[in-house]
Amino acid sequence: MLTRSITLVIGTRPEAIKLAPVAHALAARGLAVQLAFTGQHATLDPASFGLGGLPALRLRCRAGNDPRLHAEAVAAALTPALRGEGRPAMLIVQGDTSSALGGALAASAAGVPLAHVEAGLRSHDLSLPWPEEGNRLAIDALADLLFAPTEDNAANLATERLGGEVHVTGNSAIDALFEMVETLPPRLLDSGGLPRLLVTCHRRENWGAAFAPIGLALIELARSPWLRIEVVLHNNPAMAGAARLLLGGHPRIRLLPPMDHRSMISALRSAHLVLSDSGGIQEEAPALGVPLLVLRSKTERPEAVASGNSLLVGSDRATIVAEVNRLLDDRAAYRAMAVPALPFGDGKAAARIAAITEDWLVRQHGPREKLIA
Ligand SMILES: CC(=O)N[C@H]1[C@@H](OP(=O)(O)OP(=O)(O)OC[C@H]2O[C@@H](n3ccc(=O)[nH]c3=O)[C@H](O)[C@@H]2O)O[C@H](CO)[C@@H](O)[C@@H]1O
Repeated sequence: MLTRSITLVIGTRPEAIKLAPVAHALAARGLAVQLAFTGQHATLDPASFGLGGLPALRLRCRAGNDPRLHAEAVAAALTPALRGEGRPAMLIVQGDTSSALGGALAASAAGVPLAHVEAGLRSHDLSLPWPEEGNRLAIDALADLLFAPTEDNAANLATERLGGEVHVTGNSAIDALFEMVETLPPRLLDSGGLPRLLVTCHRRENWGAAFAPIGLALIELARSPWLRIEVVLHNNPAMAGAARLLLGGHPRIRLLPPMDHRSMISALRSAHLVLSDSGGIQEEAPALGVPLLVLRSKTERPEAVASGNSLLVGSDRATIVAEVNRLLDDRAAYRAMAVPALPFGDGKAAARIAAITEDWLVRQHGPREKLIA
């Protein structure tokens, strides 16, 4: 009996959040699962994402803040593990990180079939976000099996005429969100009474000096005694440093350390309004019915704008202030954005991905027994 595993590459927090349901769904089908932690987020604790019990490779790749060097380091460290005895039946990467790109390059070099979870997202601008948009294009071009969260994502892939097989599955972010919400106590209204603006900001285009207009907008909004502002700092020291420099010590703006996923979902759920440039939060906020202003001028997740749950405000100080104030003042506009919606899936993506993966492997390799550990 063959014991070839399915290896899932995990570099960052969002990959762990979104691949945990997939790993569990594959294991629930009796398939052998292995994780490959690249080390992109060095402090990532597998157990805190429910991934503690699975066999894992630890690649410990560090390449500073250069995403291309990191992708190369991941490819170099992972390729040998994909050759020889431990050769997996398939490598799965998720999203658009340099770890995902490195994984895709390693699979291609070792001749291992590649599946891409969260395929087909496009901002149609290689610089926004950089390097993620380029990573998505490169990974999708190499993938044999492409799991598109939405019909729009699948349409993007159809335009590119790629070689891999495309399936619309929903985004496993919503699976992870639903699982998390089930563990939370019932939603309570904020006891402080004041509306709370929750902020996260970490995209490369908002690093360093580029953070200034966003920070200045928060300082201007903090003049109102009727608003509480909380900024969740990112693990990346470059981003957290810029926020501390501008906002640290401000009496009306709270800077919070990075949160575990449970605390983040809890904070999101009880926020009045969210300002964020995060990809995952663009998926979660609509499902929770929390209006979101996206700190970007372009997005690969237009579905949440179309469903009326989010708006692109970019990083212009005056625009951010005007849009936050508009939603604080105009109840009808606020309510229209606060209707929960599921443009990114129904919470059953992981089960679909696991079933399609098994079917694909059986078609390639023969009977199912050969894939079971
Ligand atoms: C715009 C963009 O290119 N984003 C990509 C980026 O993630 P993305 O921009 O989503 O990365 P974030 O670091 O914001 O992670 C989002 C996830 O982390 C959670 N969270 C956030 C803050 C915190 O303190 N604690 C916490 O648990 C959020 O609830 C969400 O589930 O890599 C992901 C993984 O490949 C991709 O899916 C996204 O497309």
